[in-house]
Amino acid sequence: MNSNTTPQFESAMPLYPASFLDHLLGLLTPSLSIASILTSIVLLAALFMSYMTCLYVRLSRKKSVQPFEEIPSIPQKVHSWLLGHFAYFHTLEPSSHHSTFTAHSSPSGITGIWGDFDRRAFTVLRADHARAVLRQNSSREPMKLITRHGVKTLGDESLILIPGGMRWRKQRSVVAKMFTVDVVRGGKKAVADCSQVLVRWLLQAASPGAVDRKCCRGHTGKGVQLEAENLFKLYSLEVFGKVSMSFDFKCFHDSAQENPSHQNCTDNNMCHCLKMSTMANSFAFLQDDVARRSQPQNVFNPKLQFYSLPTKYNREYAHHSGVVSDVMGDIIGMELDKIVSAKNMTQVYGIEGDEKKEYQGEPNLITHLLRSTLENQFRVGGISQSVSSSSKCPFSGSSVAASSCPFAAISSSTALPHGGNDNCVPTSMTPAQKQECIDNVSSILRTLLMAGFETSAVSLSYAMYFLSYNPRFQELCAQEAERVLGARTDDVSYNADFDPEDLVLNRAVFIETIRLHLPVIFTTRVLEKDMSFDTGNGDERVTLPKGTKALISPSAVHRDERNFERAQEFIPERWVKWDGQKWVNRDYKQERKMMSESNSDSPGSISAANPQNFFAFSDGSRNCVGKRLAILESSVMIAMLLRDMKVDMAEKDFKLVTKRKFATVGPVSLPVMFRRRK
Ligand code: HEM
Repeated sequence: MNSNTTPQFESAMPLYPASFLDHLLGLLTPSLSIASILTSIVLLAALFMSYMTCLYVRLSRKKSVQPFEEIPSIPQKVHSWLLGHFAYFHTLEPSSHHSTFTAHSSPSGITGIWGDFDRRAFTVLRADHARAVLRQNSSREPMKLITRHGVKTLGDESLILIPGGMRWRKQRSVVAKMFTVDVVRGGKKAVADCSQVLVRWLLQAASPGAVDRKCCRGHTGKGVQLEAENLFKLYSLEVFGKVSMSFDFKCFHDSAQENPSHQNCTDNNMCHCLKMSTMANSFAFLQDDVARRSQPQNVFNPKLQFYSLPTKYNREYAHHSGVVSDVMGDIIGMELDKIVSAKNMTQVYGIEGDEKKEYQGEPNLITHLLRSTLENQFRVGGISQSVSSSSKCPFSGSSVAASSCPFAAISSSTALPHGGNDNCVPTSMTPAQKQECIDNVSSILRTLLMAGFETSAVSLSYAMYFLSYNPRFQELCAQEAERVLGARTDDVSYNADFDPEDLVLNRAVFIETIRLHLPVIFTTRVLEKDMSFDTGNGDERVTLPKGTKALISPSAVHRDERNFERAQEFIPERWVKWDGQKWVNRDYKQERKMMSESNSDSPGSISAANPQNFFAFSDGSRNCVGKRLAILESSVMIAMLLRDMKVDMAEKDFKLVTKRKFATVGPVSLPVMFRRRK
């Protein structure tokens, strides 16, 4: 694909002069100098010694820890011996996961494998086994390298990195409050507005008038060609910024004033370019950084393993980390000041009497987070103040007594204006208390961005991939979008009262996409007590002891015929059906009942999918906390896009090749072409 037409993330970072150490480390790359040959020999010797040590550790452990006798094991490759299961997995595509597991599993789909050096691990293919594991255990063990580098960027209280236990439970309860049905539904307008801006940008870029504007990459007049993942990364950042932080990442904005190469454009409205603001750019750097540093092949690269080395790369890292901390600190600090100085809580929390107002982007998720964090910060601290009443506190929802109210607790005044629902306000915080609160909230927001940014972008990219090969669904989705969002207009307006639940087919396309191609390649659980499974050999069962690791690859489970009919095919109708007027969700249980009563086959060409067998957002108490937002933003995006545009793969004979990123596996490249609908 022509790189000129591919929008890149523009870099806002300064170029640093290379240090002496950069030159020294640069010697590690092959060149003909004697110093580099000597360094390479030393490095190779060190590598060899480490390999032998690992081998020794592994072999000595193998004597004491036997693999499961009852279930077959996947033959190990050298790199997975060295680096654990992750090295084994990261090269595999979902379909080859499934075929590898099937080839080596017991008849019930259980496969034994050796985990990270010392831990035995198993995988399952049957949905009931996966469900049982996910619902009974909440302890997750991320790969050690990811934890090491993730902690650096996200903090050691980050929800995605904490293995389990009380620390996790506490964090999770704070974060879960941000993703309740009401809060996410309240973000509908912000999500639709972001999609609208993106589609407007695409329409302009794809219009014939844009042909001659060479400054704007991606304009061809016939359509706009770009890397799907880049586009949707901007979208998911924009959504997260607007929905959760009331912050504009400025991903789709008129950059004519800022970029000198745009000054020749006569019509600024035509000159919208994909560009990330400094903050977004820095965040994208940090996300890639965790992925880069935790790649198995970089384990022995000192430049990427030691943050304190004064290299150019580490200085870049420090710069971007500083940008993110500063901007987030400012945004959160401003919200906190608003809360502390608000005289009437209706302004901040959107409560009128006992009735919740429709959330309009303000107050935002930061407000929710600050509320929960302050509660934790101060209630646990046990700072008590005498307060004048014990009426309900709007910050704590309803029934928390005034004496436990965090804002009563943090006030330096003993006579708080605490006379009723709307007057429960803090009057001051010490700078240290404020900083602690800002750091906590910042860590949570970074974690959510990390967890939601790439996953959503990669999933939407895969949706474009499937839709490109299924033009019929593009048409059907566009028709549904027109019915729900309103007819197509030049300014991409939409019916403000639309209900996202009505985007039934658009949602089904997204769900079917991630059934087959999930960016999260697998999740883990450590068994919290012994668990027994049938092996599929008659009555034979296997009991896997507490502490055993389970690796659950949702895509492999989804591609198994035991869980979904015609499991390897993209068939959104397994989730929905046409009732003569509109698309409606299929009811798996009811259809099963009717089939067994009438002793007949499924009424449709494919039987209804069992939603309980769907694990894209995992299951149990440790499932994806942001799943409602992910589904909302993706189905609205697909609908808005298809209402106005058609999508195609930009390359003929495109072949999907994937690679591992931070916690996801996504396409190396997915170039798509958007064209205006006639
Ligand atoms: C299509 C998009 C997404 C997919 C496919 C996805 C999938 C997943 C999966 C499979 C897990 C692992 C759960 C487990 O171990 O059982 C997870 C965890 C998580 N996800 Fe998502 N996710 C998506 C979007 C999001 C978004 C938008 C957010 C937030 C803004 C988010 C926040 C999280 C968090 C915080 C966790 C960790 C939960 C915990 O450890 O308790 N995700 N996600």
